[in-house]
Amino acid sequence: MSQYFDNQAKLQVLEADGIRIVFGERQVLGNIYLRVQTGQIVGLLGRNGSGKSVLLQTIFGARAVADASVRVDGRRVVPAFREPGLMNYLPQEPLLPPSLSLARSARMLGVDLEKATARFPELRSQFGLRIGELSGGSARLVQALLLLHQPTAFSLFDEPFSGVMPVHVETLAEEMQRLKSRKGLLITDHRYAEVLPICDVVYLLHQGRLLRLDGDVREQLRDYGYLAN
Ligand SMILES: Nc1ncnc2c1ncn2[C@@H]1O[C@H](COP(=O)(O)OP(=O)(O)OP(=O)(O)O)[C@@H](O)[C@H]1O
Repeated sequence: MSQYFDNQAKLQVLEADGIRIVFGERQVLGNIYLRVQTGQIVGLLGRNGSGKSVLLQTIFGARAVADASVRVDGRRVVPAFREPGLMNYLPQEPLLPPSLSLARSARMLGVDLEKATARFPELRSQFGLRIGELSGGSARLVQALLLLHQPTAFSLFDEPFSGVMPVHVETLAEEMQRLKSRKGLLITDHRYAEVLPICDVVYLLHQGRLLRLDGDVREQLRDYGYLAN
């Protein structure tokens, strides 16, 4: 266990700010401030290309950005991935190598595979397979479940529901809600209808600015052109 995960009762606050990213002439992110605390699911929405993946990569430390500050309880943690037990990150691309077996992947991440997949009995018959032998949707689901159950204080998920069939999306969303008592989750996914009901806080990335949405979230998402009228 790590200093971050061993005391689950303690509230921990992850903050990221000063994140400014420019590609060529285009400023993708302009001085972003984002906050996630343990026990919360935070949703990050935004149009294609608005910078959601880039923001998650920067928080995790996979993308070095000058002046970016990532803090936990006020202490700077850059790059965050170096801090044992602090956070894990599911990128938009597959995380685990296709040649790795499910059992080995779970062991490597310190996760009990049976417990992590308990609500998905169909996966049981696939425990002996390699990641690359699973269907695309099942591989996505397994990777999301493994990271959700890994003992870290925070999990960053970039499109965890992508390719996952609706019945499993619903159960995965329920699992996220159940497990938020142990960690803080930052999720970006275009399946807004499934994401919004489980979020405690919703942010929208719009033209390089990060807006915290309060009140009628769907109405604001329409106003900013993320949802159709
Ligand atoms: N290495 C790079 N060089 C130049 N531009 C880049 C680079 N990486 C990302 N971008 C640009 O940054 C912008 C934000 O990309 P990002 O992948 O974060 O968007 P996103 O909000 O996750 O989009 P989507 O919803 O389509 O996944 C895009 O316009 C993308 O083309």
